[in-house]
Amino acid sequence: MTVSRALTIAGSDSGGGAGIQADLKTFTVLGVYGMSALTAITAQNTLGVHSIYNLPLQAIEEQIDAVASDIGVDAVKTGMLSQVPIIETVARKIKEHNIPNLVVDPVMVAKGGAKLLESDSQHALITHLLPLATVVTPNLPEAEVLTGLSIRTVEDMKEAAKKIHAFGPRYVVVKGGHLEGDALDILFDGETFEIFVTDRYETRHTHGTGCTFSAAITAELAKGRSIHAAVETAKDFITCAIRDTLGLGQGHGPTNHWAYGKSKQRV
Ligand SMILES: Nc1ncnc2c1ncn2[C@@H]1O[C@H](COP(=O)(O)OP(=O)(O)O)[C@@H](O)[C@H]1O
Ligand SMILES: Cc1ncc(COP(=O)(O)OP(=O)(O)O)c(N)n1
Repeated sequence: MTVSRALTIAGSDSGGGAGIQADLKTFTVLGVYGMSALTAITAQNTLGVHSIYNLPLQAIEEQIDAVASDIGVDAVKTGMLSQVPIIETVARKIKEHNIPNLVVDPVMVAKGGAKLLESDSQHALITHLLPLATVVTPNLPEAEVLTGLSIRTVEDMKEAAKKIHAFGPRYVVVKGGHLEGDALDILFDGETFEIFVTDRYETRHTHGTGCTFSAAITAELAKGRSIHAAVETAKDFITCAIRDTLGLGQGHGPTNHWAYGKSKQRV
């Protein structure tokens, strides 16, 4: 039996809805063996981020070395990388281990408003990580920071995708979760745009949608799927996870990571 292996390099969300926890749940439901390298520990719940503890660079390096040198990695995703030295270390390790299929989720701000990327780190993300990325998955506020554009329409999203593509990733997915109307995302390969669209579900339980979506892309790339197939499955996964809400917590609750697997069992 061949098992596909995915590594998440990200922060821990004690509430379990975003970060490493969301990524590992998503990998498991999609049948991929999940591994993690923690960059930070957050004390977090559905009401917000209460504290952040960045881990020492050596601890981050050693986690990546440990899994890459022994178990092997078919795809990797990065999430919360809050400081310049962390971004530099992670980029160096990904190159050193020659890890294929890099998904960069350029996490900047949590739904409750907490800053997960320090302001001087934005440039490091662009210069060190985006050129290595197979795909980068900004939401609208992140795409605005990366491009300096104001994004209000689908045409603006396409313009942003072009500018981000110029930083070096092979593909760009601009997520439209923050736009009004249907939930619409755009995949750009440098030449053509592809649109993935679903109904928008009215719910406050959307904590960790971005992490879950990018983790699903990572899992599918780890299996050797095309980018088109990976984004299609990720869109299906996150739509099920938002639609079949768990109703946990008093604030922005987590999505339902089981929902996609259950929907497939019914078919
Ligand atoms: N209310 C919603 N209903 C359906 N899909 C949504 C909703 N909110 C976000 N999505 C989808 O979830 C995914 C993550 O998008 P987004 O919420 O913009 O990311 P982030 O968590 O990084 O802000 C995208 O595919 C987006 O279209
Ligand atoms: C530890 C950690 N990493 C990332 C996030 C942000 O996750 P995201 O999927 O963008 O979801 P929201 O926080 O915006 O709901 C996080 N909160 N914590």
